[in-house]
Amino acid sequence: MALLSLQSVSKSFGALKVTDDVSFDLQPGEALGIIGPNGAGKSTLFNLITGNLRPDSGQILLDGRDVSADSVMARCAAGIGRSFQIPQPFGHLSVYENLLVAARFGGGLAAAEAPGFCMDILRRTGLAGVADSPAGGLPLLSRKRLELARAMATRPRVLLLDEIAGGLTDAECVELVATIRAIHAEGTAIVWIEHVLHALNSVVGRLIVLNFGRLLMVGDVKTVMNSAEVREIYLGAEV
Ligand SMILES: Nc1ncnc2c1ncn2[C@@H]1O[C@H](COP(=O)(O)OP(=O)(O)OP(=O)(O)O)[C@@H](O)[C@H]1O
Repeated sequence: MALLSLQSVSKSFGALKVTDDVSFDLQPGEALGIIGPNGAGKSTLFNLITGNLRPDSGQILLDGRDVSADSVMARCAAGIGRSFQIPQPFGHLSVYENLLVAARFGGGLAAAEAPGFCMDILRRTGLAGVADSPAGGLPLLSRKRLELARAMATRPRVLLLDEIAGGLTDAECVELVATIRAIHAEGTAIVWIEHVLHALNSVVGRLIVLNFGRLLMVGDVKTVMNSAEVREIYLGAEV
């Protein structure tokens, strides 16, 4: 059975159909990439999966159970974790405190377990050195790492990453990819929206292409990247 399944999901904002009859399955432990031009509806798809938005029609299943009407909290508790394209930490709390909030309220960890669990995530995401720093003052790489760490602290089985590599230098990107690969290697399923294709394609096995809210293509990375239609619509002729 698929871990996550979208079945004919649609969403409009007024007259604008942003998600148009989208269906796909994510298998347990799979890493799936989502690409598409700006405004194609990628982040909206994440908001529909997490419950920040409700679909106008269609179903979202987790472990075969329809979660379309469940709250954000309930879906998080059921195993859907996400990072935001624009980092959204509690700026006045420390990095460590941000993780504690995620672990206690998102991950459901008991007060006695949460500190050790969060310390481990701080180490794994390279944030141990800034654990006591206010999250609001972090530089970009650390903010990206914190987005990832906060999502990890909710103990997801499906980790949704929204443009986590955007704006990083090549060296920073390599570090972040190594962390994401390690998370995936431990069995966490990943759906990753990303414009930095070399980073994305070094982790995922399959790609989904969205265009004007519609699912244009699904396939293995090589097939999608070699598709003339995808190159024309999204990548540009010379890529
Ligand atoms: N809450 C909203 N109300 C009205 N329109 C919205 C809302 N959220 C998104 N949109 C519009 O829906 C379309 C898709 O937005 P979305 O953020 O999902 O695209 P995206 O593929 O993630 O883009 P990008 O790659 O630039 O992040 C855009 O035209 C956007 O302006």
